[in-house]
Amino acid sequence: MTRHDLRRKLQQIRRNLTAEQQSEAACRVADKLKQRLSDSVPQQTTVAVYKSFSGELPTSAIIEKLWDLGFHTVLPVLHPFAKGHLLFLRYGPDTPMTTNKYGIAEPELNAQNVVPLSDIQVLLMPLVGFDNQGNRLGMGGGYYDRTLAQWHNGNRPNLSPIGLSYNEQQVEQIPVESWDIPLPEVITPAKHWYF
Ligand SMILES: Nc1nc2c(c(=O)[nH]1)N(C=O)[C@@H](CNc1ccc(C(=O)N[C@@H](CCC(=O)O)C(=O)O)cc1)CN2
Ligand SMILES: Nc1ncnc2c1ncn2[C@@H]1O[C@H](COP(=O)(O)OP(=O)(O)OP(=O)(O)O)[C@@H](O)[C@H]1O
Repeated sequence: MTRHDLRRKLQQIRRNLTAEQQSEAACRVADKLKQRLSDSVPQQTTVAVYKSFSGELPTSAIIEKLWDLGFHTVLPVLHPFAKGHLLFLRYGPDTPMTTNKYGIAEPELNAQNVVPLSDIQVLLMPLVGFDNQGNRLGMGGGYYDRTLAQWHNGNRPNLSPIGLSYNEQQVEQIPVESWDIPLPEVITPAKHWYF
């Protein structure tokens, strides 16, 4: 199956989950994530989250939990000039928000709120599918691939990328492309995968 067909198929599966299945899954993932972060000092740890859309594992409860625990959070914002790249902006309960071209909520662009990747310790990533080697299939924009490239270069050794996913998004094999960088970790409701 091509990446395109697999993306379509997995998006369909994701969209067919009931609201109850979605929130139950998010709750289990939040618990596993909390355990994973339990050794971190919250005041010193910035976690990049995402605003879920199109059937993605819901993140609102996860974000609330991170705030309760005292973590700082940032959200991805489509770069205004560098096509295909992301910026990360500080995100709190009072952050003024806007909607990007895909209909995803993001903080209003304000240079003062940009947080460099070097100041982010945990990068939570949405995904459409993943396989037994940690290969990731995303929405097809290459945004997170470009972010991961900076980590893979060895430039960001202190960054931990972690994919968040439903169990149903795991497949035998994702057809990989030359630019794909496998994830070191994926958290699903059933299991915390280390690759
Ligand atoms: N919640 C969330 N935020 C995110 C991402 C994400 O995957 N999830 N992104 C991660 O990159 C970036 C946005 N990337 C996106 C890339 C493509 C499409 C999109 O709508 N694509 C077309 C065609 C895709 C297809 O072949 O299915 C579409 O769905 O119509 C949306 C977002 C940044 N923010
Ligand atoms: N590190 C990179 N440098 C330059 N181009 C890249 C890089 N990574 C990916 N791309 C380009 O981005 C496009 C989309 O890639 P791909 O289909 O793998 O996206 P994805 O991983 O599914 O999406 P996303 O990461 O946004 O969730 C490809 O056409 C590819 O050429």
